[in-house]
Amino acid sequence: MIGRAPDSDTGARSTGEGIRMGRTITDTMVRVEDVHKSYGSGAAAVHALRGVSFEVPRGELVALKGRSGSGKTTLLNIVGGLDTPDRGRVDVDGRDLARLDEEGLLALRRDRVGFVFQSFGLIPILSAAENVGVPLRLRGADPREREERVELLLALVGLADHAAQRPGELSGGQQQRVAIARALANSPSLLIADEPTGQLDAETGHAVMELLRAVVRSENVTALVATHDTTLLDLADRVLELSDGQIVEH
Ligand SMILES: Nc1ncnc2c1ncn2[C@@H]1O[C@H](COP(=O)(O)OP(=O)(O)OP(=O)(O)O)[C@@H](O)[C@H]1O
Repeated sequence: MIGRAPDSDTGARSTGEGIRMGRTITDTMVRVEDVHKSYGSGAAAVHALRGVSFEVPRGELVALKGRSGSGKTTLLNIVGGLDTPDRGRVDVDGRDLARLDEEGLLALRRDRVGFVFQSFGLIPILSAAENVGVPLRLRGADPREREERVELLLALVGLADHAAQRPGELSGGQQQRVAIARALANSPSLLIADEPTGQLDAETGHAVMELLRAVVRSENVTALVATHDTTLLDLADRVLELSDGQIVEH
C-alpha cells in the first residue's frame, strides 16, 4: 500500500479495524438498506431502485451486474454520494450519508471515494501526471508530496514512462489506467467504477480489470464495480445482480 491521506474530518489516519476518534470501524465498507429511487412522478415515474439492500465487506471487490437500465449507475451514484435516495439508508465507511451536509458529502467524495467512469473523464489538455495530481491539488496537498505520490501511482498502474503524455496521446487502456491512478490519488477507502471497460476491447478490458483486482489488494481499498464484463465477474470476491431495480442474486 502506498500511503493514505489524512482523514479529512477527524485528522486521524486510517488504522484498519478498531475505534478511531470515537467512530467504530466495522468490517463493512458499504451498507445499503432498503434504498428506493424514482425519476419523474405520477404515471411517468421510473422506479430505478426498488428496495435494494446489500453490504460490501471491507477489502473486497464486489461486481454489480445487470442489464442496461437495471439501475446500476443510479445505485453507484447514491453509494458515492453523487445522488440521494428517496428512501432507505446508505452507510459508507461507517458514515450515514443522510447525516452529511453538502460539505460533508463533498469531503467524502474528495477524500474517501475514488470514481472511475466508462468514459475515463480525463482532462485533455493536462498530461497523465497532471491528471493524476488533480485530486491532490483539490485537497491542497503540498507540491512535493503531490509529485511523489503521482510518480508512485503512475508506476503502480504501469505508466511510469508515460507521465508527460496527454490523454489523446494514450491508448484507451492507458487512459483508463490514468483514471484509476487518479481515483487512488487521495487514498480512498472505496473505489466506485461504472463500466470501467465499457469502451475497451476484450483484451485491454481484461488487463484493466486485473489491474483493479491488484490495486484492491495492494492498496487495501474496497471496490464496487458495475460491469457486463464476465472477466471481472470471475475476478470479483462476490457478484450482485440487479434486475429491474432489485437485487436478485448475491
Ligand atoms: N436522470 C434520469 N431521469 C429519468 N430517468 C432516469 C434518469 N437516470 C436513469 N433513469 C432511468 O432509471 C433506470 C435505471 O437507469 P441506470 O442508468 O441506473 O441503469 P444502468 O443499469 O446503469 O444502465 P446502463 O447499463 O445502460 O448504464 C432506467 O430506466 C433509466 O432510464
